[in-house]
Order: sequence, then structure tokens, then C-alpha cells
Amino acid sequence: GLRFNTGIGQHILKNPLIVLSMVEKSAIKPTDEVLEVGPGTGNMTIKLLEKAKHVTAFEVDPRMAAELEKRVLGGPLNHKLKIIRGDVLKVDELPYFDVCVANLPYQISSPFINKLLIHKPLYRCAVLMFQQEFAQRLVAKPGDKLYCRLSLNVQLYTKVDMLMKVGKNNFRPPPKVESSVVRIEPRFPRPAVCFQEWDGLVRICFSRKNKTLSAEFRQSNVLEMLNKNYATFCHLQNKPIPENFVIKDYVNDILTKNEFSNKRSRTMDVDDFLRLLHCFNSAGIHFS
Ligand SMILES: C[S@@+](CC[C@H](N)C(=O)[O-])C[C@H]1O[C@@H](n2cnc3c(N)ncnc32)[C@H](O)[C@@H]1O
Repeated sequence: GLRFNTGIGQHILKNPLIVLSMVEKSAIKPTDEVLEVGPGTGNMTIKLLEKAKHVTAFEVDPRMAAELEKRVLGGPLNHKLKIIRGDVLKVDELPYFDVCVANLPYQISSPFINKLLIHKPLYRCAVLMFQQEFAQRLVAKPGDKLYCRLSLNVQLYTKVDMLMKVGKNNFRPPPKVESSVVRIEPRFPRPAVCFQEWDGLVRICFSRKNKTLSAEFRQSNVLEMLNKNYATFCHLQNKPIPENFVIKDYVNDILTKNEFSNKRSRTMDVDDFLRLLHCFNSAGIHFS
């Protein structure tokens, strides 16, 4: 048998009920193009192929890719499968897909989510397995202990739901921590916000997340950056920087005027952050 390399997240789902449940939750139609990341030996791939029109599977381990190929070769599902041998993170853009289903290697959770967030073509949903705590951060709401920058970035572009917890003994070899499956559905229309600006703001607001916004924006490194960006902004607009301009007071005025100074980032939702970003940007304050 194959030896599993846990260094690249090889924990094979051995419980067929979990595989079936993930496939069922993804509600694949016979016309769907499916993207799978890390098919491994193909336990889930076979089920996806039975439901979908076509499956594209990225697999970085050539031994696994060979195993999967052997499994479908000569069978009725073979023509529906395209195996891409390589690292899914190394492609500039993900291929087109209607549904993405993956028992992801945990090492690539964050970078893969980021790839999904910048993926512009509209897809129906992604049903993904993560480490439990990572999944809880994705779905966390304002006030929750795990609410963080990741929650906001994901919830800006998508609606995320927790589907099920999956104990470690459903995998071979069992990982160290529990897992969870989430369902991600892109928001339509896609919010028309500059992601660099958005993420720049959220990053500052969560740098000391239990403080008030006015405290977050009193940090000298933050003020220095905003001052530099403001100078660039004025230069690009061909406007002189106002005489006696003090970034600290300017930022504080914006926060106060818009009733944000005493708010705390951990209680603010996506719409609050969008409004805050708009207040700053329309006053010439930029985060990227
Ligand atoms: C958690 S296993 C899942 C295997 C199978 N889908 C299952 O559920 O039983 C993760 C798989 O992803 C592959 N993998 C790891 N990093 C990858 C990457 N960057 N791109 C593509 N595949 C990767 C591993 O070789 C492994 O087969």
C-alpha cells in the first residue's frame, strides 16, 4: 500500500459516510464542472465523477495521482476526469468551476481560501474540510471569541455555514486535531470594494482587537503609514497638503464625526467595516 505523507497533509478520509455526506451537501448537478483539490487515492473523486459532468483534480503527489489514474482508467468515468499534477497554489487562476469540493491539506487552508476569494467567475458553492478551529474562524460573527480578520475577509465576499464536525478517527492516519466541513457561497453581486484597501483597514483594526478604534488609530506605526499614503494621495490629486496638517487629529476627526471612535472591531460586522472604509477613503485616507 501507499505510504501517506502527513507533511503535505495526507490524511485520507476512511469513513465513506463522511465522503458521501460532503458530496451530497455540494448538490452537484449532471451539468456541473467540479474542482477537487487533493484527491489523494480518489475516494471522493469517484463519487464526484458519478454526479458531475466533469471533474478537474489538482494533486501534488505523483504517487497519488498515479493511483487515482489507475482507479478510473478503462472505466466509464475516465473521460470525465482531468488530473492536474501539481500544486494548486502555483496556478495564477483557478480553472472555471461550478462547485468545489475538497478535503484540503491543512497547510494550504489560508492560501487556498485567499485564492478562492480572488476567484472572479461566479460559482455555486464550495464544500471544504478544514481543521475545526480554522472553520470556526471562517464562520465567526461579531462578538465571538474567534472573530478575526479572516472571518471578515471571507464574509465580505461569501456566505459561510458550518455543516458538520468530523472526528479525527475518520481519517487514516488520524490528524492531531478535529475537523469541520463548511459550505461557502459567493455573495452576488460581488461587493465592489478594493480588496487591498479593505484588508489594510481590517488588519489595523484587528492589530489590538480589544481596544477601541480610536486607540487602534493612535498607534504610531499606523499613523506613519496613513500619513505617507495621504501625502501620496495629495500628490496624485495635485493638491497641497493643508497647512498645519496633523494626521492624528485628522483621523480622529473622521472617527468621531462618524461615531466610530468608541467602537471595537470585534463587535463590528462587514457592513460596519464597509462604512468605515468609505468614511476614510472619501476623506483621502488610504490603507494601501
Ligand atoms: C487530506 S488529503 C485528502 C485526500 C482525499 N481527498 C480524501 O479525502 O481521502 C490531502 C491531499 O492533498 C494533496 N496535496 C497537498 N498539498 C497540495 C497542493 N498544494 N496542491 C494539490 N494537492 C495537494 C496531498 O497529496 C493529499 O493527497
